[in-house]
Amino acid sequence: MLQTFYKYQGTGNDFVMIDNRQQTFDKNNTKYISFLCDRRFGIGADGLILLENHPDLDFKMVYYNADGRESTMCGNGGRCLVAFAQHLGVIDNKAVFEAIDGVHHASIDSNMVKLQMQDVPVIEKHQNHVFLNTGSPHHVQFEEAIDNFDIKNKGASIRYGEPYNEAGSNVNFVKKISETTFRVRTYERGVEDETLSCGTGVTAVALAMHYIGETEKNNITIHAEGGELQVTFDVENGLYKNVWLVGSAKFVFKGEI
Ligand SMILES: N[C@@H](CCC[C@H](N)C(=O)O)C(=O)O
Repeated sequence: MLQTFYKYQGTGNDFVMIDNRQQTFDKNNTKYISFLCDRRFGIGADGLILLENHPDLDFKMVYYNADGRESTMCGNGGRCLVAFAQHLGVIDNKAVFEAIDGVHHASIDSNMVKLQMQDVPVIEKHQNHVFLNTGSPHHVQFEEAIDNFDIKNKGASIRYGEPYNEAGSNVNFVKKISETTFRVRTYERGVEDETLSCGTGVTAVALAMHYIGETEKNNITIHAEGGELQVTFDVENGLYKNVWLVGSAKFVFKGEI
């Protein structure tokens, strides 16, 4: 039987979206999910997302990396799923949904989606990097030569190295442009390559830059390879809360496979 799918992208982080409200999708078929995400033999995407019914909220998000394995929160994927939910008529212009890291609030206005991320209570400052979890784990470090940098190989050596090992971390390389603006390139765990943008990653960078005193602002613009995102937040006694990720989320095409 053919599988209907929708392709969305949020600042170049691209996803296969499947309406699984009828629970017909085989969630344990890792090989099939990685095939759908394969850019040569399948549809091609950084991840696959199921939209499912939720007993109390607007919908539930189930996220898989391109390797076919279910993973932790995907910020850009969450923003794209809000656009998909609106397209399906599941929501109007506001959403409350459950993802693996908890409940998220969101709103959509044309192609712009605002997604509330979880509060971040702990940020670790190490000698050459910062580590924090914004729904997914993120290693953040400065790289001045960001344009001429081997993100794939350097990212992989950090992702598979100590202390992350097999469980891994996403890895973000950052260059400061100004007090309010940073450039970021991200190596994503589960894609095992650079992606054009990572929502939990740019969120991590904004909070990390504030935490280590690189900015005093709480409204940060991040230039990712695939476009621009905004991150806003409040800080109270070391707790980063009211964290919002804002950027475009667009339908690309629909098909059957
Ligand atoms: N692209 C994502 C992050 C997806 C999860 C990540 N690859 C992981 O497994 O930790 C985003 O936009 O946040």
